[in-house]
Amino acid sequence: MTTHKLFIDGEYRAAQSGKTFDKISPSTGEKIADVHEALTEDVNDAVEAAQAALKGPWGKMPKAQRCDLLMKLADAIDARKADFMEAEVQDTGHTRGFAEKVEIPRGAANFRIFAEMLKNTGGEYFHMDTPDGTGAANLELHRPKGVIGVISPWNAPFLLMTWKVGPALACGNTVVVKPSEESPATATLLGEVMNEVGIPKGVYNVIHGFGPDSAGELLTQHPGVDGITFTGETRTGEAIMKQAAVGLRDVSFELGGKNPAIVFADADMDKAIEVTMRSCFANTGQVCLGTERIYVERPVFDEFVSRLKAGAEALIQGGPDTDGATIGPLISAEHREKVLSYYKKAADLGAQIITGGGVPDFPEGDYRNGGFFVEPTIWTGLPEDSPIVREEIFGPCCHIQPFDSEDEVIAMANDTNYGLSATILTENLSRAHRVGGQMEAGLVWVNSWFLRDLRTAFGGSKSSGIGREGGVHSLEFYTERTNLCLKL
Ligand SMILES: NC(=O)c1ccc[n+]([C@@H]2O[C@H](COP(=O)([O-])OP(=O)(O)OC[C@H]3O[C@@H](n4cnc5c(N)ncnc54)[C@H](O)[C@@H]3O)[C@@H](O)[C@H]2O)c1
Ligand SMILES: O=C/C=C/C=C(\O)C(=O)O
Repeated sequence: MTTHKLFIDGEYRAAQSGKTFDKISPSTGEKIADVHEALTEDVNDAVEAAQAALKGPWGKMPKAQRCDLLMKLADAIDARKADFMEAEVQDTGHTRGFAEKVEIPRGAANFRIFAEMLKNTGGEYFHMDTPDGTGAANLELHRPKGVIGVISPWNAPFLLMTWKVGPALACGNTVVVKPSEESPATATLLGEVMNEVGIPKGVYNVIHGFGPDSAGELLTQHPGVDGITFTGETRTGEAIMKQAAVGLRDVSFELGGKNPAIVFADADMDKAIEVTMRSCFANTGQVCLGTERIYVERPVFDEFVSRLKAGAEALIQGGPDTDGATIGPLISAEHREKVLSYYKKAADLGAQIITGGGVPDFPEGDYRNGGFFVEPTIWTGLPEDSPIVREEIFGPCCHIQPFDSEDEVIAMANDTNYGLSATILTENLSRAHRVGGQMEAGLVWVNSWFLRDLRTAFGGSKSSGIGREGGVHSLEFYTERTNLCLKL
Protein backbone atom coordinates (compact mmCIF):
# COMPACT_ATOMS: atom_id res chain seq x y z
CA MET A 1 0.00 0.00 0.00
CA THR A 2 1.42 3.39 -1.01
CA THR A 3 1.94 6.02 1.69
CA HIS A 4 2.04 9.72 0.89
CA LYS A 5 3.96 11.57 3.60
CA LEU A 6 4.39 15.30 4.01
CA PHE A 7 7.39 16.93 2.31
CA ILE A 8 8.85 19.61 4.58
CA ASP A 9 12.29 21.25 4.53
CA GLY A 10 13.58 18.87 1.88
CA GLU A 11 12.51 15.61 3.54
CA TYR A 12 9.51 13.31 3.72
CA ARG A 13 7.93 13.22 7.16
CA ALA A 14 5.09 11.46 8.89
CA ALA A 15 2.42 13.84 10.11
CA GLN A 16 2.93 14.84 13.74
CA SER A 17 -0.85 14.62 13.98
CA GLY A 18 -0.46 10.86 13.62
CA LYS A 19 -3.57 11.04 11.44
CA THR A 20 -3.85 9.55 7.96
CA PHE A 21 -6.70 9.30 5.46
CA ASP A 22 -7.48 6.90 2.64
CA LYS A 23 -6.92 7.59 -1.04
CA ILE A 24 -9.49 5.64 -3.06
CA SER A 25 -9.01 4.70 -6.72
CA PRO A 26 -11.64 6.43 -8.92
CA SER A 27 -11.40 3.51 -11.38
CA THR A 28 -12.01 0.62 -8.97
CA GLY A 29 -13.31 2.14 -5.72
CA GLU A 30 -10.52 0.36 -3.83
CA LYS A 31 -8.10 1.97 -1.36
CA ILE A 32 -4.73 2.61 -3.01
CA ALA A 33 -2.87 4.75 -0.48
CA ASP A 34 -2.61 6.12 3.04
CA VAL A 35 -2.12 9.89 3.14
CA HIS A 36 -0.66 11.74 6.13
CA GLU A 37 -2.78 14.66 7.35
CA ALA A 38 -0.94 17.83 8.35
CA LEU A 39 -2.37 19.81 11.23
CA THR A 40 -1.10 22.80 13.19
CA GLU A 41 2.43 21.59 14.04
CA ASP A 42 3.18 20.41 10.52
CA VAL A 43 1.74 23.51 8.90
CA ASN A 44 3.90 25.62 11.21
CA ASP A 45 6.98 23.56 10.33
CA ALA A 46 6.30 23.90 6.61
CA VAL A 47 5.82 27.67 6.78
CA GLU A 48 8.93 28.07 8.95
CA ALA A 49 10.98 25.99 6.47
CA ALA A 50 9.74 28.19 3.64
CA GLN A 51 10.62 31.34 5.58
CA ALA A 52 14.10 30.01 6.34
CA ALA A 53 14.73 29.20 2.67
CA LEU A 54 13.59 32.68 1.72
CA LYS A 55 16.11 34.22 4.10
CA GLY A 56 18.74 31.63 3.20
CA PRO A 57 20.11 30.14 -0.04
CA TRP A 58 17.03 30.67 -2.18
CA GLY A 59 16.57 34.31 -1.26
CA LYS A 60 20.27 35.00 -1.80
CA MET A 61 20.50 33.13 -5.12
CA PRO A 62 21.04 35.32 -8.22
CA LYS A 63 17.95 35.38 -10.48
CA ALA A 64 19.74 33.80 -13.44
CA GLN A 65 20.92 30.88 -11.28
CA ARG A 66 17.40 30.44 -9.86
CA CYS A 67 15.91 30.36 -13.34
CA ASP A 68 18.55 27.89 -14.57
CA LEU A 69 17.67 25.58 -11.68
CA LEU A 70 13.99 25.73 -12.66
CA MET A 71 14.88 24.90 -16.26
CA LYS A 72 16.80 21.90 -14.89
CA LEU A 73 13.71 20.96 -12.87
CA ALA A 74 11.59 21.05 -16.03
CA ASP A 75 14.04 18.72 -17.75
CA ALA A 76 13.94 16.38 -14.72
CA ILE A 77 10.14 16.28 -14.89
CA ASP A 78 10.37 15.35 -18.56
CA ALA A 79 12.91 12.67 -17.70
CA ARG A 80 10.54 11.16 -15.10
CA LYS A 81 7.38 11.59 -17.20
CA ALA A 82 6.42 7.94 -16.80
CA ASP A 83 6.56 8.19 -12.99
CA PHE A 84 4.49 11.36 -12.93
CA MET A 85 2.00 9.85 -15.40
CA GLU A 86 1.55 6.72 -13.32
CA ALA A 87 1.10 8.73 -10.13
CA GLU A 88 -1.43 11.03 -11.79
CA VAL A 89 -3.57 8.41 -13.55
CA GLN A 90 -3.79 6.19 -10.45
CA ASP A 91 -4.89 9.16 -8.35
CA THR A 92 -7.40 10.53 -10.86
CA GLY A 93 -8.48 7.64 -13.09
CA HIS A 94 -7.49 9.75 -16.10
CA THR A 95 -6.89 8.02 -19.40
CA ARG A 96 -3.19 7.79 -20.13
CA GLY A 97 -3.60 9.93 -23.25
CA PHE A 98 -4.77 12.98 -21.25
CA ALA A 99 -1.94 12.62 -18.75
CA GLU A 100 0.67 11.96 -21.43
CA LYS A 101 -0.37 14.66 -23.89
CA VAL A 102 -1.61 17.38 -21.55
CA GLU A 103 -1.03 17.10 -17.85
CA ILE A 104 2.57 16.05 -17.38
CA PRO A 105 4.05 18.04 -20.30
CA ARG A 106 2.33 21.12 -18.89
CA GLY A 107 4.00 20.44 -15.54
CA ALA A 108 7.42 20.92 -17.16
CA ALA A 109 6.18 23.80 -19.33
CA ASN A 110 4.86 25.64 -16.29
CA PHE A 111 8.40 25.90 -14.92
CA ARG A 112 10.09 26.63 -18.27
CA ILE A 113 7.80 29.47 -19.31
CA PHE A 114 8.29 31.41 -16.09
CA ALA A 115 12.02 30.73 -15.78
CA GLU A 116 12.48 32.06 -19.34
CA MET A 117 10.12 34.97 -18.69
CA LEU A 118 11.85 36.09 -15.50
CA LYS A 119 15.26 35.97 -17.19
CA ASN A 120 14.04 38.31 -19.91
CA THR A 121 11.77 40.65 -18.02
CA GLY A 122 12.89 44.04 -16.80
CA GLY A 123 10.94 46.76 -15.09
CA GLU A 124 9.50 50.19 -15.86
CA TYR A 125 11.75 53.28 -16.10
CA PHE A 126 10.45 56.85 -16.13
CA HIS A 127 12.60 59.96 -16.32
CA MET A 128 10.88 62.91 -14.65
CA ASP A 129 11.66 66.61 -14.92
CA THR A 130 12.15 68.44 -11.63
CA PRO A 131 11.89 72.18 -10.81
CA ASP A 132 15.65 72.45 -10.35
CA GLY A 133 16.14 71.14 -13.84
CA THR A 134 18.32 68.14 -12.94
CA GLY A 135 15.49 65.60 -13.12
CA ALA A 136 14.94 62.23 -11.43
CA ALA A 137 14.98 58.58 -12.54
CA ASN A 138 12.15 56.27 -11.48
CA LEU A 139 13.07 52.57 -11.52
CA GLU A 140 10.55 49.77 -10.91
CA LEU A 141 12.09 47.05 -8.73
CA HIS A 142 10.53 43.58 -8.17
CA ARG A 143 11.05 41.48 -5.09
CA PRO A 144 9.42 38.20 -4.02
CA LYS A 145 6.12 38.45 -2.15
CA GLY A 146 7.42 35.88 0.34
CA VAL A 147 5.87 32.55 1.37
CA ILE A 148 3.05 31.56 -0.98
CA GLY A 149 0.32 29.14 0.07
CA VAL A 150 -0.71 27.09 -2.98
CA ILE A 151 -4.05 25.30 -2.72
CA SER A 152 -4.82 23.16 -5.74
CA PRO A 153 -7.71 21.00 -7.01
CA TRP A 154 -7.99 17.37 -8.13
CA ASN A 155 -9.17 17.71 -11.70
CA ALA A 156 -5.72 18.31 -13.24
CA PRO A 157 -3.57 18.02 -10.14
CA PHE A 158 -0.03 18.28 -11.53
CA LEU A 159 -0.87 20.83 -14.24
CA LEU A 160 -2.74 23.10 -11.88
CA MET A 161 -0.36 22.87 -8.95
CA THR A 162 2.71 23.60 -11.11
CA TRP A 163 0.81 26.42 -12.86
CA LYS A 164 1.12 28.18 -9.51
CA VAL A 165 4.42 26.83 -8.16
CA GLY A 166 6.24 27.70 -11.43
CA PRO A 167 5.73 31.48 -11.29
CA ALA A 168 5.96 31.56 -7.50
CA LEU A 169 9.47 30.04 -7.51
CA ALA A 170 10.60 31.91 -10.63
CA CYS A 171 9.78 35.17 -8.86
CA GLY A 172 11.93 34.09 -5.90
CA ASN A 173 9.18 33.07 -3.49
CA THR A 174 8.99 29.82 -1.53
CA VAL A 175 5.84 27.71 -1.36
CA VAL A 176 3.75 25.53 0.89
CA VAL A 177 1.50 23.41 -1.31
CA LYS A 178 -1.74 21.85 -0.12
CA PRO A 179 -2.87 19.55 -2.94
CA SER A 180 -6.40 18.21 -3.03
CA GLU A 181 -7.06 15.31 -0.68
CA GLU A 182 -8.19 13.44 -3.80
CA SER A 183 -4.84 13.78 -5.59
CA PRO A 184 -1.75 13.72 -3.35
CA ALA A 185 0.62 11.69 -5.50
CA THR A 186 2.25 14.01 -8.04
CA ALA A 187 2.80 16.88 -5.60
CA THR A 188 4.50 14.40 -3.26
CA LEU A 189 6.69 12.99 -6.04
CA LEU A 190 7.78 16.49 -7.11
CA GLY A 191 9.57 16.89 -3.77
CA GLU A 192 11.95 14.10 -4.69
CA VAL A 193 12.68 15.72 -8.05
CA MET A 194 13.24 19.11 -6.43
CA ASN A 195 15.94 17.49 -4.27
CA GLU A 196 17.43 15.71 -7.29
CA VAL A 197 18.03 18.96 -9.19
CA GLY A 198 19.31 20.84 -6.15
CA ILE A 199 16.44 23.18 -5.28
CA PRO A 200 17.36 24.20 -1.72
CA LYS A 201 15.40 22.60 1.09
CA GLY A 202 12.40 24.56 2.31
CA VAL A 203 11.71 26.15 -1.10
CA TYR A 204 9.00 23.59 -1.93
CA ASN A 205 6.93 22.06 0.86
CA VAL A 206 3.86 19.79 0.62
CA ILE A 207 1.25 19.38 3.35
CA HIS A 208 -1.63 16.99 2.81
CA GLY A 209 -5.07 17.25 4.29
CA PHE A 210 -8.52 18.65 3.77
CA GLY A 211 -9.90 22.15 3.66
CA PRO A 212 -11.99 23.15 6.68
CA ASP A 213 -10.47 22.33 10.10
CA SER A 214 -7.46 20.82 8.37
CA ALA A 215 -4.28 21.74 6.49
CA GLY A 216 -6.06 23.95 3.96
CA GLU A 217 -7.75 26.24 6.43
CA LEU A 218 -4.68 26.33 8.70
CA LEU A 219 -2.47 27.37 5.77
CA THR A 220 -4.78 30.21 4.70
CA GLN A 221 -4.85 31.58 8.23
CA HIS A 222 -1.13 31.26 8.98
CA PRO A 223 0.49 34.63 9.77
CA GLY A 224 3.72 33.52 8.08
CA VAL A 225 1.99 33.12 4.71
CA ASP A 226 2.20 36.22 2.50
CA GLY A 227 -0.20 35.24 -0.27
CA ILE A 228 -2.65 32.50 -1.22
CA THR A 229 -3.06 31.27 -4.76
CA PHE A 230 -6.07 28.99 -5.06
CA THR A 231 -7.77 26.99 -7.76
CA GLY A 232 -11.06 25.36 -6.97
CA GLU A 233 -14.76 25.87 -6.49
CA THR A 234 -16.22 29.34 -6.18
CA ARG A 235 -17.74 28.69 -2.77
CA THR A 236 -14.35 27.46 -1.53
CA GLY A 237 -12.82 30.69 -2.81
CA GLU A 238 -15.35 32.62 -0.76
CA ALA A 239 -14.38 30.61 2.35
CA ILE A 240 -10.66 31.13 1.73
CA MET A 241 -11.15 34.86 1.24
CA LYS A 242 -12.74 35.05 4.68
CA GLN A 243 -9.97 32.91 6.21
CA ALA A 244 -7.24 35.02 4.61
CA ALA A 245 -8.83 38.33 5.52
CA VAL A 246 -7.25 38.57 9.00
CA GLY A 247 -3.73 39.69 8.18
CA LEU A 248 -4.84 40.98 4.76
CA ARG A 249 -3.31 38.03 2.94
CA ASP A 250 -3.34 38.68 -0.81
CA VAL A 251 -5.26 36.16 -2.92
CA SER A 252 -5.26 34.99 -6.52
CA PHE A 253 -8.29 32.85 -7.42
CA GLU A 254 -9.11 30.61 -10.37
CA LEU A 255 -12.59 29.35 -9.70
CA GLY A 256 -15.56 27.66 -11.32
CA GLY A 257 -17.19 28.18 -14.69
CA LYS A 258 -20.34 27.45 -16.69
CA ASN A 259 -18.83 28.05 -20.08
CA PRO A 260 -20.88 28.45 -23.28
CA ALA A 261 -20.06 27.17 -26.74
CA ILE A 262 -21.79 28.95 -29.63
CA VAL A 263 -22.15 27.10 -32.95
CA PHE A 264 -23.22 29.30 -35.86
CA ALA A 265 -24.86 27.88 -38.96
CA ASP A 266 -21.78 28.84 -40.99
CA ALA A 267 -19.47 26.74 -38.78
CA ASP A 268 -17.41 23.90 -40.18
CA MET A 269 -19.54 21.14 -38.65
CA ASP A 270 -16.72 18.58 -38.45
CA LYS A 271 -14.66 21.12 -36.53
CA ALA A 272 -17.64 22.04 -34.32
CA ILE A 273 -18.18 18.42 -33.33
CA GLU A 274 -14.46 17.76 -32.77
CA VAL A 275 -14.09 20.86 -30.58
CA THR A 276 -17.23 20.32 -28.51
CA MET A 277 -16.60 16.60 -28.05
CA ARG A 278 -13.38 17.60 -26.29
CA SER A 279 -14.74 20.62 -24.46
CA CYS A 280 -17.70 18.63 -23.10
CA PHE A 281 -16.19 15.19 -22.42
CA ALA A 282 -12.40 15.54 -22.04
CA ASN A 283 -11.28 14.52 -18.54
CA THR A 284 -14.86 13.27 -18.01
CA GLY A 285 -16.08 16.87 -18.07
CA GLN A 286 -13.95 17.73 -15.03
CA VAL A 287 -12.36 20.77 -16.63
CA CYS A 288 -13.10 24.29 -15.39
CA LEU A 289 -12.73 25.57 -18.96
CA GLY A 290 -15.07 22.89 -20.29
CA THR A 291 -18.42 23.38 -22.00
CA GLU A 292 -21.69 22.59 -20.20
CA ARG A 293 -23.89 24.93 -22.29
CA ILE A 294 -24.04 24.74 -26.09
CA TYR A 295 -26.00 27.19 -28.25
CA VAL A 296 -26.60 26.11 -31.86
CA GLU A 297 -28.08 28.27 -34.61
CA ARG A 298 -31.45 26.72 -35.49
CA PRO A 299 -30.75 25.67 -39.13
CA VAL A 300 -28.02 23.25 -37.97
CA PHE A 301 -29.44 22.34 -34.55
CA ASP A 302 -30.76 18.87 -35.40
CA GLU A 303 -27.60 17.89 -37.30
CA PHE A 304 -25.37 19.09 -34.46
CA VAL A 305 -27.38 17.28 -31.75
CA SER A 306 -27.40 14.06 -33.74
CA ARG A 307 -23.64 14.14 -34.41
CA LEU A 308 -22.70 15.04 -30.83
CA LYS A 309 -24.93 12.19 -29.61
CA ALA A 310 -23.10 9.78 -31.88
CA GLY A 311 -19.75 11.04 -30.61
CA ALA A 312 -20.77 10.70 -26.96
CA GLU A 313 -22.09 7.18 -27.49
CA ALA A 314 -18.81 6.15 -29.14
CA LEU A 315 -16.75 6.99 -26.05
CA ILE A 316 -15.16 3.97 -24.36
CA GLN A 317 -15.45 3.89 -20.57
CA GLY A 318 -12.42 2.75 -18.61
CA GLY A 319 -9.63 3.56 -16.23
CA PRO A 320 -5.95 4.08 -17.10
CA ASP A 321 -5.37 0.32 -17.28
CA THR A 322 -8.04 -0.24 -19.94
CA ASP A 323 -6.40 0.08 -23.35
CA GLY A 324 -8.35 2.32 -25.66
CA ALA A 325 -10.43 3.95 -22.93
CA THR A 326 -11.49 7.42 -24.06
CA ILE A 327 -13.46 8.50 -20.98
CA GLY A 328 -12.57 7.74 -17.41
CA PRO A 329 -14.39 7.81 -14.07
CA LEU A 330 -15.24 10.84 -11.99
CA ILE A 331 -12.81 11.54 -9.15
CA SER A 332 -14.83 10.23 -6.22
CA ALA A 333 -18.08 8.63 -5.06
CA GLU A 334 -19.07 12.00 -3.60
CA HIS A 335 -18.52 13.81 -6.88
CA ARG A 336 -20.39 11.10 -8.76
CA GLU A 337 -23.34 11.54 -6.42
CA LYS A 338 -23.25 15.28 -7.16
CA VAL A 339 -23.23 14.73 -10.93
CA LEU A 340 -25.95 12.05 -10.73
CA SER A 341 -28.09 14.43 -8.64
CA TYR A 342 -28.03 16.83 -11.61
CA TYR A 343 -28.84 13.94 -13.99
CA LYS A 344 -31.91 13.23 -11.86
CA LYS A 345 -32.78 16.92 -11.58
CA ALA A 346 -32.69 17.30 -15.37
CA ALA A 347 -35.02 14.33 -15.80
CA ASP A 348 -37.37 15.63 -13.09
CA LEU A 349 -37.43 19.04 -14.82
CA GLY A 350 -38.55 17.38 -18.04
CA ALA A 351 -35.35 17.66 -20.07
CA GLN A 352 -35.20 15.78 -23.33
CA ILE A 353 -32.43 13.23 -22.68
CA ILE A 354 -30.64 12.85 -26.00
CA THR A 355 -28.20 10.32 -24.56
CA GLY A 356 -26.96 9.10 -21.17
CA GLY A 357 -28.49 10.25 -17.91
CA GLY A 358 -27.28 7.44 -15.68
CA VAL A 359 -24.43 5.04 -14.97
CA PRO A 360 -22.97 2.62 -17.52
CA ASP A 361 -24.04 -1.01 -17.35
CA PHE A 362 -20.84 -3.04 -17.03
CA PRO A 363 -20.77 -6.88 -17.00
CA GLU A 364 -20.89 -8.73 -13.67
CA GLY A 365 -17.42 -8.78 -12.05
CA ASP A 366 -16.09 -5.96 -14.23
CA TYR A 367 -13.69 -3.76 -12.16
CA ARG A 368 -15.49 -0.69 -13.43
CA ASN A 369 -18.56 -1.59 -11.35
CA GLY A 370 -16.55 -0.45 -8.31
CA GLY A 371 -15.39 2.76 -9.99
CA PHE A 372 -17.13 6.14 -10.25
CA PHE A 373 -18.26 6.01 -13.88
CA VAL A 374 -21.23 7.89 -15.32
CA GLU A 375 -22.70 8.06 -18.80
CA PRO A 376 -21.78 11.00 -21.02
CA THR A 377 -25.05 12.90 -21.18
CA ILE A 378 -26.71 15.41 -23.52
CA TRP A 379 -29.91 17.30 -22.78
CA THR A 380 -32.15 19.69 -24.70
CA GLY A 381 -35.43 21.41 -23.97
CA LEU A 382 -34.75 23.11 -20.63
CA PRO A 383 -35.24 26.85 -20.03
CA GLU A 384 -32.23 29.10 -19.56
CA ASP A 385 -33.08 29.67 -15.87
CA SER A 386 -32.90 25.95 -15.14
CA PRO A 387 -30.27 24.90 -12.56
CA ILE A 388 -28.90 22.54 -15.25
CA VAL A 389 -28.07 25.57 -17.40
CA ARG A 390 -26.93 27.86 -14.57
CA GLU A 391 -24.97 25.73 -12.10
CA GLU A 392 -21.54 24.16 -12.62
CA ILE A 393 -22.02 20.37 -12.70
CA PHE A 394 -18.39 19.45 -13.52
CA GLY A 395 -19.23 16.20 -15.27
CA PRO A 396 -19.49 14.77 -18.83
CA CYS A 397 -22.74 16.52 -19.69
CA CYS A 398 -24.09 19.46 -21.62
CA HIS A 399 -27.37 21.17 -22.48
CA ILE A 400 -27.96 22.26 -26.09
CA GLN A 401 -30.20 25.25 -26.85
CA PRO A 402 -31.17 26.56 -30.33
CA PHE A 403 -30.92 30.27 -31.15
CA ASP A 404 -31.98 32.51 -34.02
CA SER A 405 -29.91 35.70 -33.78
CA GLU A 406 -26.51 36.93 -32.66
CA ASP A 407 -28.01 39.34 -30.11
CA GLU A 408 -30.10 36.54 -28.62
CA VAL A 409 -27.18 34.15 -28.24
CA ILE A 410 -24.79 36.76 -26.87
CA ALA A 411 -27.37 37.62 -24.20
CA MET A 412 -27.87 33.95 -23.30
CA ALA A 413 -24.14 33.17 -23.25
CA ASN A 414 -23.44 36.10 -20.94
CA ASP A 415 -26.41 35.43 -18.67
CA THR A 416 -24.33 33.59 -16.03
CA ASN A 417 -22.71 34.32 -12.68
CA TYR A 418 -19.47 32.98 -14.09
CA GLY A 419 -17.02 34.52 -16.54
CA LEU A 420 -14.27 32.03 -17.27
CA SER A 421 -14.25 30.90 -20.92
CA ALA A 422 -16.33 30.69 -24.09
CA THR A 423 -15.98 28.84 -27.40
CA ILE A 424 -17.24 30.14 -30.74
CA LEU A 425 -17.60 28.06 -33.92
CA THR A 426 -17.94 30.11 -37.09
CA GLU A 427 -16.10 30.49 -40.38
CA ASN A 428 -16.92 34.21 -40.47
CA LEU A 429 -13.93 36.15 -39.14
CA SER A 430 -15.85 39.38 -38.58
CA ARG A 431 -18.49 37.51 -36.61
CA ALA A 432 -15.82 35.74 -34.56
CA HIS A 433 -14.26 39.09 -33.66
CA ARG A 434 -17.62 40.80 -33.06
CA VAL A 435 -19.14 38.06 -30.90
CA GLY A 436 -15.89 37.07 -29.18
CA GLY A 437 -15.33 40.64 -28.09
CA GLN A 438 -18.75 40.69 -26.38
CA MET A 439 -18.20 37.54 -24.32
CA GLU A 440 -17.96 38.31 -20.58
CA ALA A 441 -15.18 35.74 -20.12
CA GLY A 442 -11.46 35.62 -19.44
CA LEU A 443 -10.71 33.37 -22.40
CA VAL A 444 -12.53 33.01 -25.72
CA TRP A 445 -11.55 30.31 -28.20
CA VAL A 446 -12.64 30.54 -31.86
CA ASN A 447 -12.76 27.21 -33.74
CA SER A 448 -10.58 25.65 -31.06
CA TRP A 449 -10.54 24.75 -27.37
CA PHE A 450 -7.90 24.54 -24.64
CA LEU A 451 -5.18 26.05 -26.83
CA ARG A 452 -3.08 27.62 -24.11
CA ASP A 453 -0.39 30.23 -24.72
CA LEU A 454 1.15 30.49 -21.25
CA ARG A 455 2.29 34.06 -21.93
CA THR A 456 -1.29 35.31 -21.99
CA ALA A 457 -3.36 36.54 -19.07
CA PHE A 458 -5.36 33.59 -17.70
CA GLY A 459 -8.30 33.78 -15.32
CA GLY A 460 -11.94 34.63 -14.98
CA SER A 461 -14.26 37.40 -13.86
CA LYS A 462 -17.41 37.45 -11.73
CA SER A 463 -17.68 34.12 -9.81
CA SER A 464 -14.85 32.61 -11.87
CA GLY A 465 -11.98 34.24 -10.11
CA ILE A 466 -9.88 37.16 -8.93
CA GLY A 467 -6.82 38.27 -10.85
CA ARG A 468 -4.96 36.95 -13.86
CA GLU A 469 -1.92 34.70 -14.01
CA GLY A 470 0.24 33.84 -17.00
CA GLY A 471 3.34 35.38 -18.56
CA VAL A 472 4.25 38.78 -17.15
CA HIS A 473 0.77 39.02 -15.58
CA SER A 474 1.95 36.61 -12.87
CA LEU A 475 4.39 39.25 -11.66
CA GLU A 476 1.37 41.16 -10.36
CA PHE A 477 0.66 38.56 -7.71
CA TYR A 478 4.00 36.85 -7.13
CA THR A 479 6.12 39.96 -6.63
CA GLU A 480 6.03 43.15 -4.60
CA ARG A 481 7.09 46.27 -6.53
CA THR A 482 9.17 49.19 -5.34
CA ASN A 483 9.45 52.48 -7.21
CA LEU A 484 12.99 53.70 -6.62
CA CYS A 485 13.16 57.44 -7.37
CA LEU A 486 16.73 58.64 -7.85
CA LYS A 487 17.27 62.45 -7.78
CA LEU A 488 19.79 63.16 -10.53
N1 LIG B 1 -10.50 28.48 -12.94
C1 LIG B 1 -9.64 27.48 -13.06
O1 LIG B 1 -8.55 27.61 -13.67
C2 LIG B 1 -9.98 26.15 -12.45
C3 LIG B 1 -9.15 25.08 -12.76
C4 LIG B 1 -9.47 23.82 -12.22
C5 LIG B 1 -10.56 23.64 -11.39
N2 LIG B 1 -11.35 24.71 -11.10
C6 LIG B 1 -12.52 24.53 -10.26
O2 LIG B 1 -12.20 23.65 -9.16
C7 LIG B 1 -13.36 22.87 -8.80
C8 LIG B 1 -13.02 21.41 -8.75
O3 LIG B 1 -11.91 21.22 -7.87
P1 LIG B 1 -12.14 20.81 -6.33
O4 LIG B 1 -13.38 20.03 -6.18
O5 LIG B 1 -10.86 20.25 -5.82
O6 LIG B 1 -12.37 22.23 -5.65
P2 LIG B 1 -12.54 22.47 -4.09
O7 LIG B 1 -12.83 23.89 -3.98
O8 LIG B 1 -13.46 21.49 -3.48
O9 LIG B 1 -11.07 22.15 -3.47
C9 LIG B 1 -9.94 22.74 -4.01
C10 LIG B 1 -8.86 22.73 -2.95
O10 LIG B 1 -9.25 23.58 -1.89
C11 LIG B 1 -9.11 22.93 -0.64
N3 LIG B 1 -10.09 23.51 0.28
C12 LIG B 1 -11.41 23.23 0.35
N4 LIG B 1 -11.99 24.01 1.30
C13 LIG B 1 -11.00 24.80 1.83
C14 LIG B 1 -10.94 25.80 2.86
N5 LIG B 1 -12.03 26.18 3.54
N6 LIG B 1 -9.74 26.38 3.13
C15 LIG B 1 -8.63 26.02 2.45
N7 LIG B 1 -8.61 25.06 1.47
C16 LIG B 1 -9.79 24.48 1.18
C17 LIG B 1 -9.33 21.46 -0.97
O11 LIG B 1 -8.78 20.62 0.01
C18 LIG B 1 -8.59 21.37 -2.31
O12 LIG B 1 -7.20 21.23 -2.09
C19 LIG B 1 -14.39 23.16 -9.89
O13 LIG B 1 -15.32 24.11 -9.42
C20 LIG B 1 -13.59 23.79 -11.03
O14 LIG B 1 -14.34 24.67 -11.83
C21 LIG B 1 -11.08 25.97 -11.63
O1 LIG C 1 -9.85 22.52 -15.21
C1 LIG C 1 -9.34 23.59 -15.52
C2 LIG C 1 -8.11 23.70 -16.23
C3 LIG C 1 -7.41 24.85 -16.14
C4 LIG C 1 -6.26 25.00 -16.91
C5 LIG C 1 -5.33 25.93 -16.59
O2 LIG C 1 -5.36 26.60 -15.45
C6 LIG C 1 -4.25 26.20 -17.52
O3 LIG C 1 -4.31 25.70 -18.67
O4 LIG C 1 -3.31 26.90 -17.11
